[in-house]
Order: sequence, then structure tokens, then C-alpha cells
Amino acid sequence: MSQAAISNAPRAATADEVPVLDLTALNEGGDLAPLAERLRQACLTTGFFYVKNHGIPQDVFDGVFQATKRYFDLPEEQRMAHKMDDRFRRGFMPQGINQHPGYAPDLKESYEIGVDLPLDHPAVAAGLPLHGPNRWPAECPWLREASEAYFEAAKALGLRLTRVFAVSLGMPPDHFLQWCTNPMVQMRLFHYPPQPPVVDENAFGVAPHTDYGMITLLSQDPIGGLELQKRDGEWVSAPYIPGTLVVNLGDLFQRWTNDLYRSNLHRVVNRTGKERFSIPMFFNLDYTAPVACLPSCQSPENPPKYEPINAGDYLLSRFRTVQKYRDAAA
Ligand SMILES: O=C(O)CCC(=O)C(=O)O
Ligand SMILES: [Fe+2]
Repeated sequence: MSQAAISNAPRAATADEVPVLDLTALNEGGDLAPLAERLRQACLTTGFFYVKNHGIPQDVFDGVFQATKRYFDLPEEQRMAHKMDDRFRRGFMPQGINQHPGYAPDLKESYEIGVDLPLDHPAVAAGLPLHGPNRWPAECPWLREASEAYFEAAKALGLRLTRVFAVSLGMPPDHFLQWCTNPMVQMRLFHYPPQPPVVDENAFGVAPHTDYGMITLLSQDPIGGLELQKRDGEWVSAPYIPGTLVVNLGDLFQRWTNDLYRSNLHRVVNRTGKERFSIPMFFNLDYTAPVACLPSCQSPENPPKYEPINAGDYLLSRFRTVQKYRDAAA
């Protein structure tokens, strides 16, 4: 990729490329079919869309963004005392740890949060990977309060959205909800410091990647900076639209749909000279949820391309690649 390709912001995506879907029908128990059809079209094209009327109150967003800013204003030395543990991976992740092969480390730092399970929870006691307690620094009660409020609201949105995805694929609305007893949900509070003015062609806020899991719900601040690649190779930006979240599909959807739905390449470049904050939630089903080609996505002429796998094993295999890379880079 040439330096010129990333030093100028690409144009904003059009409403056909990254549409805004109104979730009123989902939240008010209306007919899901028209919404499911719009969602399907978005998943067939870029695999990215915005949602509005999503049911998360504005003060819950405001609260979690305020807490995120306040947290990253603390001296790094203090935040290092909350450094993420290796087993549960909750807490502060300094810059330089996240690195995509072939690229410089991502220019961001984060605070990692998941479903908060006590040590005596059967899944944790059994050692199920990625299940465990959150890490809440005692001196930052405001971080816990605001993060938990947003986590619960966004997780509930993820659960509701699975109904639209199911209908869009010809399945009963509660198809995916069969595997939501201990869903694997990861939320990350991101802080992107201003990037150096000369954009290194290898250095990104987040290097180009696809997400691993099922659905990503992203709340970004007005700075923008999220960019995605269209099928024809052109990069476009997905600017902040007040009152919306950005939703995109992870690689598990390619496996469920035999590559019909798109898990799209995207990246973050913070060209503004200002700090950027964003909060993605990686929404997944239970560890044991089966990921096999859905009946509506296969035929004798189009047999399944991927071996069935369970969601947790797939996530872990992808995660290990990053972890191995991280260890090598550390
Ligand atoms: O911060 C963002 O806007 C997106 C981050 C992202 O793509 C990711 O963490 O997977
Ligand atoms: Fe991503």
C-alpha cells in the first residue's frame, strides 16, 4: 500500500454502501421481514451498516465515553497497575501489544471488559477459555458503573439483533438465541492518541483486518476514522453519525453463510491530530454454539466450504494466532 493511499482520508461511504437501518420494528415487536431484507442487502455488499433507534439511551453512551476519557487521562503508571492478566484478559492493555502480522503495532491502548463471571462459576471453575471475572480498579468506581451500564445495554442489543440476522437467512427468529446461556461478549474501551503527522504506511490506529466473531457493535466518537474496503477494492470511510452504532460482521458469519455474507476488511486511521475514543463490542454466542453452513446457504451446486466448528474453538484458534504474534513481538 502506498503512503499516498493512506495519507488522505477516503470519501465517506454512500447510504447504499453502508446504509442506516432503523430498528424500531425490532424494538417494538413489529414485522421483522422488511428490516431483515435491508440487513441482508447490507450483509451481501459491504457487511457494514449503521443502526438507529437501537434502544440504547444517549446518557448510557455519554456515561461510558466520559468514563473512558477520564480513565485514559490517568497517568500511565497508574493504569499499568491494572494491566491485563493473561488468563482472563481483562484490564488495561498498553499500546504496542496489538499487532497484526505485516504491520506495525496498532497505535491505540485499551481497557478490556467481558461477561463478568465469578471464579466459582462452573464455566470458570472448569477452565473454559476466556470466561472469568472483570478487573475493576477500586479507585475508579465510575469506570465500573458506566462500563457495566453500557455493556448490559449493548449486549441486549446484540441479543435482539440476532433475531434479524436469523430471519434474514430464512431461519426462525430465535435460531441463534438457542446458544446464548453464557454468550462470549468482549467490550474494549479504545483510546487512539493523535497519530504522528507523517503517516507511516505501516502504522495504523488499527491495521486492516476482519473481525473474528459473529457481530461487532461499534460506538465511535465524532472524530471518525473508521475505514472499510468495498468489494471493488476502494477504501471508504464510515463517519460518525449521531445517534447510531456501526454494526459489522465477523468471520463466523462467512462460515454460517458459505461466504454469502461479508466479513469485511477495515482499519482505523486517526488523521485529525486529536485523541480518538471508540468502544467496540464483539458479540458472540456460547462457546459451544455450532458454526456450520446454514441450510439456506447451501445446495448441491454450492456445498459447504468450511468444516463445522464450535464458536469458542474458532475464536480461540484465531486468538492464539494474535497471541502468538503478540508474544513474539513483545
Ligand atoms: O475503533 C474502531 O473504530 C474500530 C476498531 C476495530 O476495528 C477492532 O477493534 O476490531
Ligand atoms: Fe475490527
